[in-house]
Amino acid sequence: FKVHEAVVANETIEEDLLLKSTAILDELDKRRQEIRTLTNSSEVQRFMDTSETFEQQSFEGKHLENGNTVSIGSIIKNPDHIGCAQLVNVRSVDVLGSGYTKIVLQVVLSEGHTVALKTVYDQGTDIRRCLEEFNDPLGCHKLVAFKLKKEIVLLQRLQHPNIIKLRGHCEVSSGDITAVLEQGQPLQMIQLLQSTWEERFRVCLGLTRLLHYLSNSPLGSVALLDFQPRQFVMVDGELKLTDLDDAILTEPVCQLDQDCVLQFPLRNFSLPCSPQGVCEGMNSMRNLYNAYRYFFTYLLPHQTPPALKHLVDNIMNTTGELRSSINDTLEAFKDVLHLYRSGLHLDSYIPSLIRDYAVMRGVSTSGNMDYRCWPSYSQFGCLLSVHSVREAAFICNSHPQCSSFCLSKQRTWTGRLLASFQSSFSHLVPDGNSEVYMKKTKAPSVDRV
Ligand SMILES: Nc1ncnc2c1ncn2[C@@H]1O[C@H](COP(=O)(O)OP(=O)(O)OP(=O)(O)O)[C@@H](O)[C@H]1O
Repeated sequence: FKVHEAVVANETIEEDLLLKSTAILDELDKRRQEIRTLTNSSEVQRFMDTSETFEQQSFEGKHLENGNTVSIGSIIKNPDHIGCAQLVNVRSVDVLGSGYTKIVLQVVLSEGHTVALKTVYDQGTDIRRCLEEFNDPLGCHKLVAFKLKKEIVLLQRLQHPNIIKLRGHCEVSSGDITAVLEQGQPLQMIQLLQSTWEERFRVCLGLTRLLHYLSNSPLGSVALLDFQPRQFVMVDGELKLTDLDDAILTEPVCQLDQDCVLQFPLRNFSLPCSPQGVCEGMNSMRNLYNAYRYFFTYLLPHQTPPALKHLVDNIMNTTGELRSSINDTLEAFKDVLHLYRSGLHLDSYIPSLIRDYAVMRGVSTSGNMDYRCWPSYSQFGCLLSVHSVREAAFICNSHPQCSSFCLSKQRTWTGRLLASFQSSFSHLVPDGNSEVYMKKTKAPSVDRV
């Protein structure tokens, strides 16, 4: 308890949620206590059921809205919720990652699904520091488990395509708690830097959509105090937030404008103090500038399609100076996406380019002499996304090695076609989903005497 009080005092955790979460956890403890003291087995079962449902609903956040009053009879259990029972016979496959507070394991559930289990990291820095200070193993474990509980409550309430999905949780009487999450891949910035502009744009767009949601979430305006790439994972090319224990849910209070200064290592920004005494919009501004300095700067400008460059430059300038709100930034991103998808930015490509190529439909190439280009969707050849045959022809013309390209029906996330470019191939094979475009060779000139 001493440990709990000391650290909570130091945490910038949103007070209201914390109090309500604590009340829920106290209630759960009370119920467990009641279960332990009961002897009649049917009574025990009844309490077990109501306790489980209570837990279920508390993590759906219903108690938070109803001021902790529960009408247990009216609660419907989520059938997809993964609880302690489903975690009995799991096979741990790998450690996916760990941080100061938590460790994440990849496990296979008995029915074969793979999920990520997030739990307290006993060898982590948080526990180590707490033990050094208080030498109270149980108290320290409880304290760190509390952070994970906060994260679970937030994951229940904040649902968005760019927030990791909470599949369930399991809490045992010792206070140990495990979150069951959809599995992602830890974000590898180096790998992302090597990916195509389209993939990098997707990450920045996803992040902007997430920040737009957080600025006006069901819990208010949420700021991510610890905003770094390692707080995110990738799921099928989409960026998802996984670490929420450092989120705050209220804007800072103020008396003067000077109280509303956003401080970053290289820059400060001032906001006005509202008549209500809050630094309005500060959470959203903090998130946006962090998105700019940790993500946009590295991922967005590099290799932007030339016709979109002015729009992307504008996003970089306005976010880097915090001159536009998250709403305007999202609109700017949507404009870029629209142009990129529609191919309108390619109007300058000459239609006659295609006439340089002979088309063969219903075939693909085999025995290719591939060449590598950068950034390619495949590391073994030159696989790029194109809006149309015209763009593919333009690209092939600009690569000295290119003599043909093959278009399949495969599309990228924006709906663009995947085209593979070759310097030569040995033969054509039937393929209903593909067409091959070969550069027409110029007729050799005949010398006349
Ligand atoms: N669902 C997931 N799928 C795959 N990996 C994950 C998942 N969730 C988290 N991870 C990985 O586990 C690491 C630790 O998780 P998390 O960030 O929640 O712990 P933490 O102790 O709060 O970290 P930090 O000290 O950075 O705040 C993450 O950096 C991430 O790489």
